[in-house]
Amino acid sequence: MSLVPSVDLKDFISGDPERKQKFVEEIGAAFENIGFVALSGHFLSDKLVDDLYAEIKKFFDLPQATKDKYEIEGIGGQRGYTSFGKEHAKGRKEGDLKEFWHFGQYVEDNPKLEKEYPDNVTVSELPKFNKVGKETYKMLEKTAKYVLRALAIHLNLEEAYFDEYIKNGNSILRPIHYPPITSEPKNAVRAAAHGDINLITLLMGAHGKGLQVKNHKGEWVDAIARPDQLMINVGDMLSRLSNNKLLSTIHQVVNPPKELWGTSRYSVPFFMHPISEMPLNCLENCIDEEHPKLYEDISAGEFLNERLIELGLMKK
Ligand SMILES: O=C(O)CCC(=O)C(=O)O
Ligand SMILES: [Fe+2]
Repeated sequence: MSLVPSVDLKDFISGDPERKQKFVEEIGAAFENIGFVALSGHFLSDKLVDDLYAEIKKFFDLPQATKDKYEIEGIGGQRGYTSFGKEHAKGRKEGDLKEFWHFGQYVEDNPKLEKEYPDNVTVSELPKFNKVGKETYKMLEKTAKYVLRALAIHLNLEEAYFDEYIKNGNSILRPIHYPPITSEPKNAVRAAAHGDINLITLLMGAHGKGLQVKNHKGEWVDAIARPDQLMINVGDMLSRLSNNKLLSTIHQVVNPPKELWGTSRYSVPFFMHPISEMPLNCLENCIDEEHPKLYEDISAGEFLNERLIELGLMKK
């Protein structure tokens, strides 16, 4: 049984103040207790999810030489393809057993950010790949915006507190392929234990087995969502901002038992990032005598760069 609680975003956007408050309390409690929640009532249709999975399977099935064309030097893997084994969790040497793709922001009316962000990369072999990726990106970004509004209320901030920071934010949609395991992986795992960098993560496809989250007692618990649910978790940026009131929970993707080594696993996290100028300074109303300030002031951009170096995606 999954110990991750469930919420329904329709409660928050229902227009009924009681249902809205119930959602805020449920998601607030989930993020203070386990840091993960399974969410239904989001903006992704079944068709969009099916189309995206069909496209990403086609992409990862392309010949390695074709995929390698889309691995771009010098941008810390922030757009396009990142090859197998390249990313490792913070503090680890072994690369994770995964390859992935990054779709980034589609900037609107902001020439400064258009220059700041690397361009999205177009896969010429697959005519629908980029269109479906963009549509999914937009729907997950919209879902995340409402989740952050609920969290703003929970943190006693203005409901729209995050809106200005996430408009044209540096969010990333990351389709991941964990290929079949062909030889003894020794210490390497599909995704070693880590916390996410960003504000919140929305994970599509967590219904495949493998994802585990660490609870209060240090035990690994399976995180399983229904097919209509997204798994949502707090990242380190939000944990910092809230002075650890909201928990960025350590999670991992374990290797399957040997009889299933021959199968691939796919998943698609959406990492919700703000614009790089957002201050991540601990909020005043999350600091008191019992909860002294735990982190130095830092901007989202500075924090991201530090972490990309630690993950092996960017050089110093
Ligand atoms: O593949 C998954 O289920 C989770 C992946 C993940 O945690 C990550 O990429 O940060
Ligand atoms: Fe993660």
